[in-house]
Amino acid sequence: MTHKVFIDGAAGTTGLEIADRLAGRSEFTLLALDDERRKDTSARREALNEADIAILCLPDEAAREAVDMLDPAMGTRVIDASSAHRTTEGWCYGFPELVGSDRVAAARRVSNPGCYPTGFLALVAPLVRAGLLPADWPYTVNAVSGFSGGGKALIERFETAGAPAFRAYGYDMAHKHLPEMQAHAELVHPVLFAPAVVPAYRGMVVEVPLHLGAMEGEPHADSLRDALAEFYADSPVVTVRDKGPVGELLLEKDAEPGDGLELFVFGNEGGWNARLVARLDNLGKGASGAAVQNLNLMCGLPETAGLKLSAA
Ligand SMILES: NC(=O)C1=CN([C@@H]2O[C@H](COP(=O)(O)OP(=O)(O)OC[C@H]3O[C@@H](n4cnc5c(N)ncnc54)[C@H](OP(=O)(O)O)[C@@H]3O)[C@@H](O)[C@H]2O)C=CC1
Ligand SMILES: CC(=O)N[C@@H](CCC(=O)OP(=O)(O)O)C(=O)O
Repeated sequence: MTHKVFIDGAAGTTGLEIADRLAGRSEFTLLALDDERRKDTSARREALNEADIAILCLPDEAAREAVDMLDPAMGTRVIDASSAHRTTEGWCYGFPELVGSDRVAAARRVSNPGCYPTGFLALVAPLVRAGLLPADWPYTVNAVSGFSGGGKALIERFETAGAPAFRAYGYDMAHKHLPEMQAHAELVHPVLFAPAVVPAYRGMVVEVPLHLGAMEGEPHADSLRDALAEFYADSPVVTVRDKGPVGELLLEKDAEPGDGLELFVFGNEGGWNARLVARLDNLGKGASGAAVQNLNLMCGLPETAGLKLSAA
């Protein structure tokens, strides 16, 4: 049996990378709209309702419109890569490592996590859940992303002469990723989020600095790392790196796509401070890789089929 998949927004950055991961997979038949019809409402409506699974790779507003176009009688299941439904009742948050693969597999509406929240939640959610970090701590998230994280518009800006060497943003403290970070880590307060963009096409480093010594019980970096290692022990996608001397973490300017997620926990000698760090491809586990992982689960296929995972 093949599953009919329609990627709405297939010409965009995320859509193209999903199609690339599905190329050559006989389990799927891709429904495609040509360039003239890809934004045509009636053509999209038809494709959305013909599909077994629709993957929305659209701006938020267009993603909401696409969901409204679905005829419940047709039974199309949805994976939404946008941030439109990440804290919406009735939607499954498509982070199988955190919510459980079985829940994603059974869901009709799956909202793919945002790229920055993927790094943040992978680090913090299991530790808060285990009671090792407090839910009422005022968490800070510092992050840098490759410019493909901003879609076609930011890619054009960074690939044009005069592109910046560094771009910090989010100064309105109202970044659209704040609600999902707070909700899915089950935090009392919104996080303080400081994102930036560097002139690399893909890749991101998401860091949560922690004053462990100021926390009740003074958790130690080693126990946080051990807890994460145990939590992700069976994951084919998430790797918790061992304690060891790491002088620097790099993003390559022209990195190959990758769907894995690496986690690091650094701590100082006295145990007062720690830096929790996630490194991932914003277009991999941060978007298209996650969408394909969820698609596999929803279709009862091996979770990592088609994913770009290098040996850890
Ligand atoms: N890039 C990333 O790293 C990540 C992106 N996402 C999310 O995924 C979604 C897609 O992002 P991304 O691929 O980066 O964005 P892009 O801007 O690269 O692509 C969006 C695509 O949607 C198309 N589009 C816009 N409006 C409509 C419409 N009404 N009907 C049909 N197609 C439409 C655009 O058309 P046109 O080509 O004409 O502009 C474009 O091809 C966004 O919600 C984004 O926030 C999530 C995680 C990471
Ligand atoms: C570099 C850059 O601009 N990144 C995007 C987030 C990319 C992403 O995760 O997309 P969603 O918004 O769908 O979650 C931003 O900060 O808005």
